[in-house]
Amino acid sequence: MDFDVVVVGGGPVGENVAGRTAAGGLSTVMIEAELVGGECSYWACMPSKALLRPGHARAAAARVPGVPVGPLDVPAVLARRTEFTSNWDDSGQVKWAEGAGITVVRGRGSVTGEREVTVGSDVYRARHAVVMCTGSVPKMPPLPGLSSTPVWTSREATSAKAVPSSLVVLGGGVVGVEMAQVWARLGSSVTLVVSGPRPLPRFEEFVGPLVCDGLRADGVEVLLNARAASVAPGALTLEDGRVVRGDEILIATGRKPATSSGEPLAVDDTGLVSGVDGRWLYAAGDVTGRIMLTHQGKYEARAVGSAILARVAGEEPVPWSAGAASADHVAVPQVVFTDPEVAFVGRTAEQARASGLSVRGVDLDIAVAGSSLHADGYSGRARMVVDESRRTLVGVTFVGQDVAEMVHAATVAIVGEVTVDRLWHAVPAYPTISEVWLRLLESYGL
Ligand SMILES: Cc1cc2nc3c(=O)[nH]c(=O)nc-3n(C[C@H](O)[C@H](O)[C@H](O)COP(=O)(O)OP(=O)(O)OC[C@H]3O[C@@H](n4cnc5c(N)ncnc54)[C@H](O)[C@@H]3O)c2cc1C
Ligand SMILES: NC(=O)c1ccc[n+]([C@@H]2O[C@H](COP(=O)([O-])OP(=O)(O)OC[C@H]3O[C@@H](n4cnc5c(N)ncnc54)[C@H](O)[C@@H]3O)[C@@H](O)[C@H]2O)c1
Repeated sequence: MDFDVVVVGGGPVGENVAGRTAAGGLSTVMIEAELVGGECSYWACMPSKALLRPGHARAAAARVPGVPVGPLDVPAVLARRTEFTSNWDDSGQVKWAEGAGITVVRGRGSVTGEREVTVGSDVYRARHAVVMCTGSVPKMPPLPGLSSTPVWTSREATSAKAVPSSLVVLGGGVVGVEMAQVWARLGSSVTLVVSGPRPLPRFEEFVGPLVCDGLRADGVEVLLNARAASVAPGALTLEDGRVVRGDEILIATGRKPATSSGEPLAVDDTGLVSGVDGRWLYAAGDVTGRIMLTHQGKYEARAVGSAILARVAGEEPVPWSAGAASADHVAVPQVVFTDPEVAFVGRTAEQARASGLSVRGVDLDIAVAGSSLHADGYSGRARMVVDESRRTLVGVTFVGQDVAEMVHAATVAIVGEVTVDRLWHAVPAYPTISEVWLRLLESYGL
């Protein structure tokens, strides 16, 4: 069967590539091995955030006097999560894809030749492009006992139908901290095992300790500098001999690209896979190993779709055009949906210095009228990282209750290369938490 474009993997990234090429008039087939909508819709972003939100709403209510607060209704919380996954049924997304003019094929696709993908005994040939959007899978550590121990991965942690009475979480990354808080707030006795001195090591150094405080306030036992030595059913043994017990053990030690080797498909900013002649093989999203986030993968998908359409029309995408994912290098936002939330975009002060920039970081507690009205005893922290030679922002971090929505202003400032002198004229509404922007600029010297 011949199509203009063959997309392998129907997660959020594959859907966005296919949507864009189909909308541009190219016949497009999307091949999906499991559920159209991918990890994000059924076992990652959507169920995890649905599980976190009720606990955050309850905690927010408890921080303002006069609002009656009761315990979480666990069956209702789990039911709302299940609703957000459409009970792990993808018919709604298939309907969307078909309505968008995409041909949906179920099965596992493999590239079997130039411009050729095989699914079972069917062969799909692409006139213009094959786009790999196969996502990622959990990266399991080389832990003695793991192959014979039934453990949770993020799939079980986001789809569980009951609260385990105790849970051990191995790994202090984003999955680890979010899932530790979910299950602790739903009543599980949770131990988070972090190999380093703080969780979330890729963020500014003050982020991990603040999230740790939030988890401990929810009763999570956080073990730092704790290295796992082996695992057995219900027990994780640490290198120092301590044994951490739990009804379930969640392994949250990262993800690797879903390729046969586990290695990423290296791409340029238009999504072309490096080292393949003929400019027909593209990739986007988690499988590229660039940035494992849905929004950035979808941005790469829009770039790939646009690049394919441009090349069909005989044009070559340039940086910062619709056909190039240029922001991947400088302005990737991420929110960790714990309480306190972490909202970050760009580069940390350390990353900026390592990339050769002369930067100054401005740090502040989030203590403005808006934050004090938002919650009694509001506590939060902000850092703005300024490129001293250009007087533009290169990174911003907020930690605190309900800071997630503040990150987009920072993203706009970084992508727009707005100088701090001009940013001074972006006046935050009173009394909002955004007033911390004014205080950051004042502390910088304006
Ligand atoms: C617990 C958890 C929470 C997360 N929360 C967030 C969040 O809040 N925000 C955020 O931005 N990111 C979050 N992420 C990351 C996010 O889920 C991924 O970045 C995103 O799903 C990547 O999209 P993708 O389309 O590249 O891959 P996937 O969503 O993994 O989709 C890939 C699809 O390809 C299919 N596939 C694989 N191989 C083949 C093949 N050979 N043939 C056919 N089909 C194939 C798979 O079945 C799958 O449906 C979270 C991740 C986890 C694990
Ligand atoms: N809110 C969000 O944006 C969100 C939420 C969840 C996941 N995600 C994304 O999904 C991807 C996967 O998340 P993740 O948390 O699994 O990966 P991660 O890479 O963010 O974190 C994994 C952590 O496990 C640690 N680790 C590795 N091996 C270990 C071992 N043997 N023992 C103990 N610790 C070990 C690492 O040091 C790291 O801190 C990430 O790219 C993440 O950004 C995003």
